[in-house]
Amino acid sequence: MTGAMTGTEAGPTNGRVPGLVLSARGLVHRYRTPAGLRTVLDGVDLDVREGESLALLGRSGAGKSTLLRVLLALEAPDAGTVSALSPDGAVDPVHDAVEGAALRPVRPHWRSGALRWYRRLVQHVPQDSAASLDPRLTALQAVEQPLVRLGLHRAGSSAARERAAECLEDVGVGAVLHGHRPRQLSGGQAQRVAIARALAPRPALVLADEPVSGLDAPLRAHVLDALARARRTTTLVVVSHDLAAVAALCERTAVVHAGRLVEDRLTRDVLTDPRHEAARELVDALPRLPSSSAPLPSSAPLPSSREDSPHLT
Ligand SMILES: Nc1ncnc2c1ncn2[C@@H]1O[C@H](COP(=O)(O)OP(=O)(O)OP(=O)(O)O)[C@@H](O)[C@H]1O
Repeated sequence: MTGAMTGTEAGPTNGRVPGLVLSARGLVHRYRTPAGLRTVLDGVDLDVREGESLALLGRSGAGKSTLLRVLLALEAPDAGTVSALSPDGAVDPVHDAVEGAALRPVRPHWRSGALRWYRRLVQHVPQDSAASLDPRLTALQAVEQPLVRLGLHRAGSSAARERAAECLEDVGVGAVLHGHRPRQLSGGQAQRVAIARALAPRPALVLADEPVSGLDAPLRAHVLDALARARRTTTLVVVSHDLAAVAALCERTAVVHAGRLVEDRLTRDVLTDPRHEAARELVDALPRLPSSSAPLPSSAPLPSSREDSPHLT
């Protein structure tokens, strides 16, 4: 597993870059609002290496989800490049935008099918995961779907069903819920179905947007365990406000502030010795409990100086 990297190291020019799974350079993204264009990503450089688990931290509205969506090619940047590891071992462009280009329609690449190789590489746990589930599909079918779409198993095969059931079990969704459609699932159940769906194809890279927010403590621990197991074979990028989850899952943390990466270091260093004001603000906002208060979930230890603090959600 690689250690912390900064976003300032040289990115791929093309061809083979050992260990690099995902690379972004100079990402700019603007939203059109009634008040005019709003810059939400303002020159983001980021490298993610194979086997890493990277947390994206930041205040609400800092641009984390937007960054994830641009990295996923769900939205096109207004400037900058995103490249990813393609099946031939080269790091190939996912986006290559030029400053000044008009705002592009959402999801152009997914629709065109040009990035089929990228869809095989990466899976997404969206922030509103319940809404991301197809209302027509049962929980089991939702998890089987990517296995079939990616050509890993035949539709209706017992192998697809078994893998889907295994992944649902892994995130604490029992057989009793397999036949339930999204409207019959609680928010937390749907969220865990979406996580199982992302992990089922054993992707090389998972980008997860607040995967444990809104889960009760036992379920949160369960899902963190599932993500920690997945991490053995999958590179993880996780957006979270849950600093204990970040400490448990991610060895590297980048702090997003006003559309920029203002800190990018080992998680333990960011959490114990935050340098940028935005990082300090997040860490200092951890509420403190008397030391006799309920302990943190065992799966989610904080650095020693923060052991008396609960997670921030
Ligand atoms: N489709 C959109 N159109 C206009 N503005 C948007 C759109 N999506 C997001 N924004 C704005 O962009 C900014 C960044 O949003 P984003 O969702 O990336 O932040 P975030 O860091 O993920 O926040 P949170 O932690 O609350 O999820 C916010 O000010 C948001 O209001």
